[in-house]
Amino acid sequence: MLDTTKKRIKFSELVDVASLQALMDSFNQVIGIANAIIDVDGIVITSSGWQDVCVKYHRVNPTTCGRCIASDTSLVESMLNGAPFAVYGCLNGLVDTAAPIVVDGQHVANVFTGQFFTAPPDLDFFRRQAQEFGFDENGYLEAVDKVPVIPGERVEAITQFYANFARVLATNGLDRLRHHDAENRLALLNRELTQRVQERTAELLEKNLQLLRDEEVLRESQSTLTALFESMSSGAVVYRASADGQDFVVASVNRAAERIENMRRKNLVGKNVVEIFPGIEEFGLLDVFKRVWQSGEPEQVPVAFYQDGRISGWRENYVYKLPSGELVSIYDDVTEKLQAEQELRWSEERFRSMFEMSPLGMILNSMDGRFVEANSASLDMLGYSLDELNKMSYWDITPLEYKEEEAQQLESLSRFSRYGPYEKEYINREGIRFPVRLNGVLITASDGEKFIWSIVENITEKKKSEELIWRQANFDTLTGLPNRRMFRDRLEQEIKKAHRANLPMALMFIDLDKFKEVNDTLGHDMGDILLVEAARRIVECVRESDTVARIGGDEFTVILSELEDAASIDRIAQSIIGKLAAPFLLAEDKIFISASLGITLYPNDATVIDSLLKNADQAMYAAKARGRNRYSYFTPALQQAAEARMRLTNDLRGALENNQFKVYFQPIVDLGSNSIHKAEALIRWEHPVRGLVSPAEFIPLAEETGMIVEIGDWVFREAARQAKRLREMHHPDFQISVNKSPIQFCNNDSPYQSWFGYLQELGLPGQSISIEITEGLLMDATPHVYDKLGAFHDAGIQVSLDDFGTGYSSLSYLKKFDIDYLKIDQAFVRNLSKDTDDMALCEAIIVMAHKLGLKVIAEGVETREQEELLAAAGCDYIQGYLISRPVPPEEFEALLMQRLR
Ligand SMILES: Nc1nc2c(ncn2[C@@H]2O[C@H](COP(=O)(O)O[C@H]3[C@@H](O)[C@H](n4cnc5c(=O)[nH]c(N)nc54)O[C@@H]3COP(=O)(O)O)[C@@H](O)[C@H]2O)c(=O)[nH]1
Repeated sequence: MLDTTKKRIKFSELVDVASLQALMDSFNQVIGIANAIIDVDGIVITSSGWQDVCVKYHRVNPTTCGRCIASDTSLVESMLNGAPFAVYGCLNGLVDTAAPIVVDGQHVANVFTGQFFTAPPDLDFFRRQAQEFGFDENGYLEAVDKVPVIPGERVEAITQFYANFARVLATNGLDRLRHHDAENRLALLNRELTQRVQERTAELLEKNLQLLRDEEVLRESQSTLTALFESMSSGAVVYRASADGQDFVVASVNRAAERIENMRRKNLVGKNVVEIFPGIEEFGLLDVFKRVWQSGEPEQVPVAFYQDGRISGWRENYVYKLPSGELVSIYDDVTEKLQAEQELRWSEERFRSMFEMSPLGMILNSMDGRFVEANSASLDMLGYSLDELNKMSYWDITPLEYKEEEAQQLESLSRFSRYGPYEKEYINREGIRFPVRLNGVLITASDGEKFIWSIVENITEKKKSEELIWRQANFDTLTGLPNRRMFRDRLEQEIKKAHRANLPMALMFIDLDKFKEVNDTLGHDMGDILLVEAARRIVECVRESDTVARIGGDEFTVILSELEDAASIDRIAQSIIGKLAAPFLLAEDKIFISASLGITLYPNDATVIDSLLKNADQAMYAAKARGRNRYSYFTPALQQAAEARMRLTNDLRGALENNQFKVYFQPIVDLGSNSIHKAEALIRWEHPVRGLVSPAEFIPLAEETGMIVEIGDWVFREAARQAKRLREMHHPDFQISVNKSPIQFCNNDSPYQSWFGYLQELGLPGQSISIEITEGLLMDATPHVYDKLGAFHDAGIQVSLDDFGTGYSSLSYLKKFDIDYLKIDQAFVRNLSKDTDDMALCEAIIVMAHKLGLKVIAEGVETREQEELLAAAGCDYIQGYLISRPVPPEEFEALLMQRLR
């Protein structure tokens, strides 16, 4: 605490002001900062080194001078609280310090220092001050420039020094105060002594301070350098060069070098560079050292380093020469960097070749659609050069109608960073559109710009083959009409349309009558021409909106959609029948065929596809049954008949095991001897509800279901047993003919081999049985059929060609196969009379057969006249109601007995 009760002490009376001024001047010179001692009344006791900035400028202008005073006052005030010193940033931008001189408890004066900066000055601030207070700017800035910059820690040391000095002055002052009067001389001596001490102190102080400053700077820079050297991540080795600059010995190494070399410092220091780094000469590093040492110019060189005699990595060396003449090599292990660079180059190379060689187009677009990159495949595809493309936008090659879809893809791109795959079209240089399939991802460049990277597949060929496959799958290759599959699709669509429009729709089934004959007689090529022409004629009869399809060999369908006029169905049906009945010109032949057409209506007859198909089929068969070359509508009766057929088929399945079948026999009379040594076995079905069912009705069902094989086998065995009986009872050469369906021939499961065994079992020769086949079988004869017929022949079983004259009546078959009998169909016999065509035909058949060594059996002989005419024509055998209807075995036997009588 300051003592304010005592008599006020004047500081100027306690000191020798001149000596003090000299001391303060010395301080100013040594420390380089202005100082002053001002007593509490503001009287300046000493003042040293105050510079122009204050003296010529700040203290001259009233405002800046006021600021100086305010600064001083503020400093002095801060002394009042007993602080040993204070530092103050003056309002004019400089720093001041003050230390109080307190003598005998009274604050009598202050030691001021000032006019320095703790950091380089903000010249703009002083420029503004010059302008504001009208200073000569250049002079003022020059004055500012002379103001020393003292780092903060030094300011503290200096201030501490002045604070101590203030305390010395105070103590000295107190002594003076106490001995002022009594010891004037002593005081004088003392003053002299003090002066000397002070001079010496100042001298020492100056030296010390200078030493301190130098040491500190040195220590600081050394420790900074060492820290830098050690903390470097790069290896650093300092080399001392030999006098001739040819040898370099390690002087020091940093920690990174130790780590990289995997050697302790002590093992490195003192070694010659060639000892430590094998290969240094090979890679030219030693030459670099020499050059740098000579020229002083730094150089950079990559050098490989070895491990176990092999290059294990690479370093990048930067070699510098220090002012001391030493060399510094700073180096980094760049193996990974080089490897990464190499990997990058390799991956870029791979990418580039993939990019260029890829058969797929690869395109890089900016987000606004500009073309940035495009590979050869995409350039080829589009027909543009890269330069041209670079000036274009994605939208230049995109048809307008894809805009909406493109927007969706862009949305996907922004949400999921990818888009596609999706298909669209591009427009090439010629303006031609072509289909492409696109996939893309969003990529971000190193500068953050986003791009769209697209893979483009030209799918023109794919589309073509898809179209081809689709056409092949859906269209008939011969006529170009929709096939069965497409027809079903269309029918389904038309049903829906008709339902929506509430209009009827008609479905027609057309079967070409006698097409098979054309095919077989004129060949398949002609058959094909006929089918194409028939298709064309049918198409001609309908509207474009209707569908004509080919669903099988000679089967066509027509869908007449959304019919507003039901009468048009008849017109169209009639027109089709008429056009197909017109002659077809095939090569030089004029061919006549006809068509049977069945019609069903939606929704009247049925509403579902399968029912409509079944109906039209039934109607078509009805037309056929009614004599062909006509059309027939589906009726419920047809439906009933079909259902009846279905029921009969079901019943047929149990007929054999329920013993519902019987074999009847019809005699065949030898016209030469009027005797009966032959008979035809004809099956009968005694249906438990319907009674006797004609084979004409159930044999086709048995054939359709394959049951004919089992049934035929049963008939054969019955016939064989009966033949054995008749041979024993009636005539040793008795022969029974058995009808053999083509289905039996073609079926591999047919047990015909076992028949031979069965005949043997019964002790019968093959001649006891004859099989009746139709021409159709021979026409489609496969090697299998040949083999079977050959096997029958070898077994002695004879063959009759049934229904001769109704089919192809081809002589070539008769020669080709071993046929024994021709059976003239009852159709020719039925109306037989003198000089009729049928008579002529029968005569011709008989003559021809005889010429070929075949016997002739005439079927369906019902009258004596027919018998006589046939006999006169040389027919060998007759069979028919004239002799007997087919009868059960016992009746047949009775008949034979009766004839004997
Ligand atoms: N695969 C098999 N087919 C068989 C078998 N049994 C018979 N059939 C075939 O069924 C069709 C009808 O036979 P069916 O009703 O027995 O008629 C035969 C005779 O009854 C009939 N016929 C004989 N003479 C006359 C006659 O004077 N007038 C007249 N209106 N009809 C007569 O002809 C049929 C014999 O024909 P075909 O066989 O062509 O000699 C018929 O196609 C049989 O073939 C069997 O077991 N298996």
